[in-house]
Amino acid sequence: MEKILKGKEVADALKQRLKQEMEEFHKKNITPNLTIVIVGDRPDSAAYIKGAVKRCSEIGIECNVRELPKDLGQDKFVDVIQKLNDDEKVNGIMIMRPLPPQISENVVKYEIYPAKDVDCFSPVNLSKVMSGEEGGFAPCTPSAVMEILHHYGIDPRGKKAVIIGRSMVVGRPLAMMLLKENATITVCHTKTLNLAEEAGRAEILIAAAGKAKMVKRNMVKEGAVVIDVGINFDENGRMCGDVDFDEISQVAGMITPVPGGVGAVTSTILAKHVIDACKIQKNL
Ligand SMILES: NC(=O)C1=CN([C@@H]2O[C@H](COP(=O)(O)OP(=O)(O)OC[C@H]3O[C@@H](n4cnc5c(N)ncnc54)[C@H](OP(=O)(O)O)[C@@H]3O)[C@@H](O)[C@H]2O)C=CC1
Ligand SMILES: Nc1nc(=O)c2c([nH]1)NC[C@@H]1CN(c3ccc(C(=O)N[C@@H](CCC(=O)O)C(=O)O)cc3)C=[N+]21
Repeated sequence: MEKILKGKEVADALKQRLKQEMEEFHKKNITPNLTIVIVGDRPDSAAYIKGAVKRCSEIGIECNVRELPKDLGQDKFVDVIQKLNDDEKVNGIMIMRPLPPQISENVVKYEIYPAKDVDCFSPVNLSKVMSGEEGGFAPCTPSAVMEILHHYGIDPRGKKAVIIGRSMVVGRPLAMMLLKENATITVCHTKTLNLAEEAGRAEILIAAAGKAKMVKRNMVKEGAVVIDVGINFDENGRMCGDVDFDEISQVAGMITPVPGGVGAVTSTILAKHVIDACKIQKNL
């Protein structure tokens, strides 16, 4: 059995399916549009945007990036979102997280139209993830993790799954999605008392803490499936995950690398959501 879970392979398979779906749009002269809104800058967001722009152009989706100054006020930010909501040319809106402190996610999340909300900012989409209802947009990163598990035939049913991280982009929604597929879930965070003990019980371990190479040998059960969501940059500016790959690949049953893992699938799922949003909006 394959030990390295190759995100690129999963992303390429999905990309081929999306290209076929795009033929329907070409016949009708429709080009789906994604608009990414980013306030300020961060290296992980820059890497994501680069990946998303590339993926969209390969598939034939138009992708605009709105870079806003890091001191932008909340009212001005809400104006930008409302204009994008009303702009017929825009099918999908993605707001990069985290937002700067002067802009409250708890205000903005009510503004974005659920039908354009391709990365699950809106409570309408989030509630569907919570209840397991079909039809909304789940956040792209946990969807990418599920896509990798499905692609490699890993069934979460009855498995002990441990997630390190409880953010709204990754940890919390992923817990709900794994729960829907009948895993038994533990969610760890900075106040977890014995992380090594909790993580060490996992048959499926997901690292989404944003701490370079924090997952060490003493935290992983022999044979576990290890999914590394982290995107960090080491002292030489090289991308690395939350998992110490050299150490953990010796003990894990299966493992995703960084780069070449979850990230590539995340941007392809984003493209899928834009196509789905466009279909709904155009009644296709
Ligand atoms: N590959 C991909 O497609 C994507 C990658 N990412 C990457 O995933 C990582 C996480 O992103 P995000 O969720 O936005 O990050 P956040 O900073 O929002 O959340 C990090 C979470 O990890 C927990 N955490 C941090 N350090 C530790 C620790 N030492 N022990 C236990 N728990 C810890 C925090 O706990 P607490 O709540 O207590 O603070 C928090 O819940 C980042 O590297 C990001 O770049 C994100 C999205 C997509
Ligand atoms: N609302 C919101 N949603 C997010 O999903 C989100 C976010 N905000 N803020 C920032 C983090 C970080 N993140 C990355 C995803 C892919 C790459 C990435 O590098 N992808 C490469 C491939 C990397 C690889 O090979 O593993 C690509 O798409 O080609 C990086 C970072 C998403 N995030």
